[in-house]
Amino acid sequence: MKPRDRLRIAMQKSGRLTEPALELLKRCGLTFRQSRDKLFCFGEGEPVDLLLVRDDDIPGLISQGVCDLGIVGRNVLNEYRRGADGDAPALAEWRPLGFGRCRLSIAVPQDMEYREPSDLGGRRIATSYPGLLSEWLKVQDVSATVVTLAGSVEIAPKLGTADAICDLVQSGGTLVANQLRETDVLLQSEAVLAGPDALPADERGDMIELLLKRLDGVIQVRESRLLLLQTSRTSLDAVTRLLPGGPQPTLLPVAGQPDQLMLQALCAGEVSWRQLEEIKKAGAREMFVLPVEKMLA
Ligand SMILES: Nc1ncnc2c1ncn2[C@@H]1O[C@H](COP(=O)(O)OP(=O)(O)OP(=O)(O)O)[C@@H](O)[C@H]1O
Ligand SMILES: O=P(O)(O)OC[C@H]1O[C@H](OP(=O)(O)OP(=O)(O)O)[C@H](O)[C@@H]1O
Ligand SMILES: [Mg+2]
Repeated sequence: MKPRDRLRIAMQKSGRLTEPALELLKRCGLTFRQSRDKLFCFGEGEPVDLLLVRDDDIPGLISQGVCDLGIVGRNVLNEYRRGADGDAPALAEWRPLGFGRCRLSIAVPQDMEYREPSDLGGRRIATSYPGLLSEWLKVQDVSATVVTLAGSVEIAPKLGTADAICDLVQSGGTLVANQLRETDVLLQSEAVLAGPDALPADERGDMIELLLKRLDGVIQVRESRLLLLQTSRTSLDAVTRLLPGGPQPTLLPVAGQPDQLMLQALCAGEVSWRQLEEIKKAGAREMFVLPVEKMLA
């Protein structure tokens, strides 16, 4: 295969991960033009293109070298890794991306007696994740039958085709609607940036490194807020003690008011009204909370 001089990222064509993945890439300075078949998107500014596919196909496309990177759920990536034959190139999780959070769990009918994994012995468990489930059963030393289904797994116990299930859970609403009860979590999942084990040794490796730096900048500040406030020097200690976690604040003089200081602090998460009210009580005023868009350390 002729080496490509542009980077190619595979992502879900249409589903839960599509919008947040595009938004994240946009924040990294990557925008795309959609082709007529809507499967390939040409990168406008940077030499990075997108391939829009079913999420299940993403690990295979990276493994075959058709794409350099992929944005996919850890659940899909790890299931592929369990099933991949030893000769296929190994895949790695390069970065967790902080969206598409869910978990892969065992659930049983609400009226089934269940105390521990050994209660699943001899039972049938329906799942779309046979590799991850089999691995977990092995670790638990439980012998059960794995029934592989492509979807609508939650309905299997009601249909009588399985005794329990192993499926994705987020709010738990689907389980409740099907009279099921979550018992064990096999995997905490979120969307991840997946790629080959090692960086390619050509310019694509350099491009991936640049993209990773931008991603780190975006991910690090996504939840961050910049807090600006004014305080007297005498209240400074009390105000500083109440600041939400983050690096040391920066202090600036206020023109014409030698006893006053301007304080600037990068906070690791949301700053609530309650926290602001407490900080104000400690002597701060003129407070602003600003979102942070980019950071380059
Ligand atoms: N309820 C949920 N809440 C949050 N994230 C979820 C939820 N369900 C699944 N996910 C995550 O989002 C990923 C994509 O889910 P989606 O339902 O869009 O996939 P799909 O139906 O397999 O789509 P495709 O057509 O691409 O095969 C899942 O693999 C998982 O990582
Ligand atoms: O705990 P909850 O918040 O209810 O979410 C869990 C459900 O979400 C996903 O299905 P989805 O809604 O994507 O439908 P699908 O099974 O057709 O993909 C997953 O397969 C569960 O069924
Ligand atoms: Mg899928």
